[in-house]
Amino acid sequence: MGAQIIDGKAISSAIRQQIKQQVMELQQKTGKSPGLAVVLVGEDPASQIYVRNKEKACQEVGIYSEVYRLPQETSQQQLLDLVHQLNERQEINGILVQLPLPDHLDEMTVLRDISPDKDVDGFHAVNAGKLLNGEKGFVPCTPKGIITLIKSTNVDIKGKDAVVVGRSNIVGKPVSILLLNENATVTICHSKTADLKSHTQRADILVVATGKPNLITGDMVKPGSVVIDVGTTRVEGKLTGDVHFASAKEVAGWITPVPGGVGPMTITMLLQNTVEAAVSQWKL
Ligand SMILES: Nc1nc(=O)c2c([nH]1)NC[C@@H]1CN(c3ccc(C(=O)N[C@@H](CCC(=O)O)C(=O)O)cc3)C=[N+]21
Ligand SMILES: [Mg+2]
Repeated sequence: MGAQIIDGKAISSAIRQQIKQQVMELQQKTGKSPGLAVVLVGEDPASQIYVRNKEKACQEVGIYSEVYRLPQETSQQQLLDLVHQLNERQEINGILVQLPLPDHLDEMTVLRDISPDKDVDGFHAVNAGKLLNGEKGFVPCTPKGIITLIKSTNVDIKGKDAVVVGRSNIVGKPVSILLLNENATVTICHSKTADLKSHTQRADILVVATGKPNLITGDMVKPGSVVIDVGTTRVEGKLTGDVHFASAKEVAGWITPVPGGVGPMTITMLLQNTVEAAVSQWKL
């Protein structure tokens, strides 16, 4: 026995092919390519890998990209000045400021200064509010990718017990709202949850986004469930998820691997949001 693997890499490739096609059609129609600006402050090695992957993914599908690598000691005002410039630039449709920012910079202020129309991360308060209200806006990339992965299993989300472990603004909260919009019954667990296992054991759909390697073991998983592992922590040089894969795989019905699960989908959804941004800014 054992779970079916949800192949995030394969699903990503298929969607990226569609995006590439869409970008070609847009180029034929308008003579322009969608454009993404990525801003990275400091030298965090993991962030550097992610940013390089985003750059490569843009090239692959024909999205124009600019990457700004700013020194660790960049001031809040310098960063805001760059964001404001990018807001004004016609050829830039999407802006992403890689998180986490160095401690001396205020993330909330920076995110609020990105034009909501260019906020392809979906982190701006306006887009977060729209998600909460069920209005159209940019949906954060990782949560959007997670819903796509769950739907790829053909398990109907409606009426299911979904448990989200983690309550970050980037993953836990928005994915909970998306699952609620899909008519799941949603429980959000976190570091102060009294009896985590009692919740996860009841989950038909389990999404884990805590950054705590191997937090969820097989005994905490409901038989036949869909398990989505958002964690990517490097442990002794090896990329490790929040779910103990070997034990959980024996119990779950479907499970995402790390690497090759949620990670590639996050970048694919960023490409999708960038195309969406261009289409709406070009009033097509
Ligand atoms: N403004 C902003 N937007 C983000 O979307 C954002 C961010 N900041 N900060 C960091 C997190 C994390 N994140 C990942 C993206 C791709 C992989 C990814 O491609 N992972 C590969 C492995 C990559 C590797 O080898 O390290 C995989 O899981 O297969 C992982 C994590 C985006 N984030
Ligand atoms: Mg994201």
